[in-house]
Amino acid sequence: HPTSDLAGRAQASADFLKARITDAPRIAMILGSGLGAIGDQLDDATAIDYAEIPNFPVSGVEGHKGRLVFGRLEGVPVVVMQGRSHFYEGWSMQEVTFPVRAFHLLGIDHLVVTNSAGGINADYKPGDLMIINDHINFTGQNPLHGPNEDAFGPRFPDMSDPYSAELRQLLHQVAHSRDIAVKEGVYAGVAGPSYETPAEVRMLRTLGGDAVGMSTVPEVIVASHCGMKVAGISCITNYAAGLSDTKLHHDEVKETADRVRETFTGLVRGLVQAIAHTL
Ligand SMILES: Nc1nc2ncn(CCNC(CO)CO)c2c(=O)[nH]1
Repeated sequence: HPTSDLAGRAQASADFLKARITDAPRIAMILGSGLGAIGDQLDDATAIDYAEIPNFPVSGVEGHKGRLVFGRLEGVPVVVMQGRSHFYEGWSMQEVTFPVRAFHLLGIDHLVVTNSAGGINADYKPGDLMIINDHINFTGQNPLHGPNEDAFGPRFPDMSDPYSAELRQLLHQVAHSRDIAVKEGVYAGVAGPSYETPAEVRMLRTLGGDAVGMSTVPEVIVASHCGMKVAGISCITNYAAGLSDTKLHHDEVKETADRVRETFTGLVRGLVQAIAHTL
């Protein structure tokens, strides 16, 4: 049974949610800026604002709704986070990743993380979808900092396959069957909220980054810690600094996410169906 304060708070959130749902999902999805539409497409949906859930942080970023939606996607029970809190808003890494802990205590063992990201790889263009095969934690932080939460995982968790090779293969199969062009690459996570400078983009590219964003890394570290299988998809919403002569603006992020919403939704729907066949 959870012993630490964090584990106790996560248990309180999970108990609150268990009392509100019937179909306990095994798949959770975190939807990034402008990508939350799937949460409005669930059947038999139960929506719960983050503000109602004990201990849940509430995002204040445009393009993020701030609610959990339980329901069925392609007939599969899922829970969708419409909006996420971000480190750059001032939340601690422990607060940003708190929902993942609560999901673990709900019995969720598959996590689909999506985000909007800047393209670093010169072959990428706005509108591309990138299957994440690894990440670089350039936030300077670690959500597992501090005493280990033994109820969730080991002190020194393995990170050799943080974006499940099995789920990546499923994603490629789904993309192929639905004729969706996808890239596969490394997501570089930065702290934000300022976008990167051209020099930082060149550094991240030299380090092997293909896309850059201000989320995902913390959630995936915590998901790996508690043994979840993770799939990550980045929607490339703009060129990173220095790769085009336009200045970066959050409006462009949301506009591009809107433009690819249908394709993105099709990929995620197919992935959920494919995961369900493995359960
Ligand atoms: N160059 C660049 N392009 C991007 N497009 C989306 N994001 C992810 C960050 N999204 C923020 C602000 O748009 C909102 O969470 C980024 C980023 O971090 N860098």
